[in-house]
Amino acid sequence: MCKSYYNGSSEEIILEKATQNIINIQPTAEAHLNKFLSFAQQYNAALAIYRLPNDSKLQILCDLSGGQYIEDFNLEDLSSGFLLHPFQTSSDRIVHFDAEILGEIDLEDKAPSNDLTESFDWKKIPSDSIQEKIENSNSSFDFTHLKNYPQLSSTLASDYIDMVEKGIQLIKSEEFYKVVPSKIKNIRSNNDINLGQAFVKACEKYPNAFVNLTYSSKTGLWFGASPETLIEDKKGEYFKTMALAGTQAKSEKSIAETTWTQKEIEEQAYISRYIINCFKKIRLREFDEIGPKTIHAGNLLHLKTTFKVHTESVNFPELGSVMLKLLHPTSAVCGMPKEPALNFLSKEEKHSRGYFSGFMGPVHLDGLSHLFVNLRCCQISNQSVVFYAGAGITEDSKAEKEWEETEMKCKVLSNIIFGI
Ligand SMILES: C=C(O[C@H]1C=CC=C(C(=O)O)[C@@H]1O)C(=O)O
Repeated sequence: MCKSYYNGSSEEIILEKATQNIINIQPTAEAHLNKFLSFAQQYNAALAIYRLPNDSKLQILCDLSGGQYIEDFNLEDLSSGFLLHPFQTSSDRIVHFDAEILGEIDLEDKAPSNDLTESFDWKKIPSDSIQEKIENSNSSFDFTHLKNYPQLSSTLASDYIDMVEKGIQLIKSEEFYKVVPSKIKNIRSNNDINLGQAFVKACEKYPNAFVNLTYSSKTGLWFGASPETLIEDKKGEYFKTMALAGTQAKSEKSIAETTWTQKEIEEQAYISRYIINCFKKIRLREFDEIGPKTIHAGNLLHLKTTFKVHTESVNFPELGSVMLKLLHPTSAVCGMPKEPALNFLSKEEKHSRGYFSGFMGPVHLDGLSHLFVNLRCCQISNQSVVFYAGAGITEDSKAEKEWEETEMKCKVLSNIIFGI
């Protein structure tokens, strides 16, 4: 059974409501988040602050041991926590944060407390001595203690355009059908970024994104607002994934009036086909396919198809774990077929992607593992912020247009951090 729907979007209304509510708690939440970040840095703890798409709650998860490197893993074997997985495990390592401290702030709370401990709804409360350390932590983060990695200069437009043109040639000679070259943009900072404020602003501006701010001495400081779910696995209920691609700037037009070119439709269809091929590999035929439909991701629009499987009815409890291994890296961030596209990227990209276009998110929390492709993200280091972005290339791509697209994607967060 394979059902297809074309859905109109009610997301906008929900999002507006969430935005109005966030404004009420801004100053308090900002201050609490900043203290947590300084605490994590000072005491070598690992910290994940995140807000799930269209949710009114900020989640905070802290591992006092600083997180663990893990090797190849099965999702079902991990303990409750937060996972950070790089694009390539050959150059960076997988890190798991254990949910030792776990709390949330409801953004709809109209009268948040100034007292840090009282303002969180704790699922795992910090001990009294840890609470005291958090309360006494500095409210501004010490960027000078962050490693200067990556000390990389921004990708030049001419180099990116050359790389895209090489990619187009290889598509024409049938090496692969699609590839997603990425670039970096390194912006100098004065180490005066208010991280808590940036996080709350991103929640406000991008209500349907997975907004995340993670810190550990193993991974560094990463900030992101991803529009893309890699897997959403609710134990005993459902498994979801999505095919997201095609990018255009949001305009005056309504979603219903938005049109897409053949190139963008094809680019997104490759990902849907990739996902269906993964289902085929495990002989799974019962899934719902919803879309493609146009969605907002901040100032950008994308095409999205959602795939949903009722894990109980197909009697496949470990589907999330199996699909995770098959899906990453999807052709939204790598290309199709996977191997030749990956070889091209390894040879042509001059930077390591680190955690960009890897995946991250909460695992086994309230029966939910929700991992997102790490897009629209940046790594913050001492006196610099490195933004990452890629663009899907097909035979009909125009190299200059793809460069412009990566510029727009970098702006998602550079706007929040630097106002540019
Ligand atoms: C690789 C990125 O986006 C992917 C997800 C949505 C749209 C994309 C595109 O239109 O190229 C990319 O496949 C990125 O944001 O860096």
